[in-house]
Amino acid sequence: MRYTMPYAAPGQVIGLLGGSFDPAHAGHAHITTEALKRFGLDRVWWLVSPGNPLKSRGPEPLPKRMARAREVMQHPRVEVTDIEDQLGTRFTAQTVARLRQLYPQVRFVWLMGADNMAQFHQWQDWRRIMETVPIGVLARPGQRISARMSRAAGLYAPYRIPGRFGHLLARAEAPAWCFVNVPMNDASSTAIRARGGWSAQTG
Ligand SMILES: Nc1ncnc2c1ncn2[C@@H]1O[C@H](COP(=O)(O)OP(=O)(O)OP(=O)(O)O)[C@@H](O)[C@H]1O
Ligand SMILES: O=C(O)c1ccc[n+]([C@@H]2O[C@H](COP(=O)([O-])O)[C@@H](O)[C@H]2O)c1
Repeated sequence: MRYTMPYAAPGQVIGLLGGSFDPAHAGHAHITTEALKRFGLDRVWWLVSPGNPLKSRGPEPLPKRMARAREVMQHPRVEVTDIEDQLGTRFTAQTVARLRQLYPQVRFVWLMGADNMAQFHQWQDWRRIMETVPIGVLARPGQRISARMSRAAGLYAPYRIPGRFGHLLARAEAPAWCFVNVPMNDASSTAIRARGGWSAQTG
């Protein structure tokens, strides 16, 4: 396979937003621009997943999801990528480890919505992820409390950076995480799929 991995300059801080993006929507674009502002990031890479390991339902084909993601997210500091497909990784701990090998001079920050923080302790090697990269968590409607009460939040409470100091996350040593209470957008892929149309569309 020919790799088409994105370029990153030495010393840059790249936020990684992983997701099924089935389909991408305004909520994803919104948290991405908020993360750029609030966490002191240079760039964000979207990692369009070959398939979430915790979801039994297979997503729409990757090229179709990539094409929609590129329509939804157009920003000079954001790149939509199929890195996990290229690397053959499905679990985030593996993806992060490979990226750190491939880009030793770059700093990575893992980004996620509050719903994923609430379930984070179910991810493979989640503590290794916590101990390896700083994590930025963005508010999502109905999920702020569950994220703050989550197992990961409890165990790593001493390593939480208050939201008003979010700009320090990019240069913090892991473990470090920060929840930011940004203005919320209630878009969701589940709701879009339920309205119909997305699965009927060809790539
Ligand atoms: N409206 C939103 N507000 C905050 N975070 C969001 C929002 N939508 C998605 N995210 C976050 O973006 C990442 C990728 O989300 P994903 O592709 O699963 O979209 P989704 O709308 O949650 O999909 P689904 O409804 O199929 O679970 C996750 O970290 C998720 O928490
Ligand atoms: O590594 C895991 O065990 C794991 C479990 C669930 C989700 N993830 C990742 O979390 C990101 C969000 O997934 P999703 O399907 O909720 O959009 C995406 O990058 C997934 O690969 C990762």
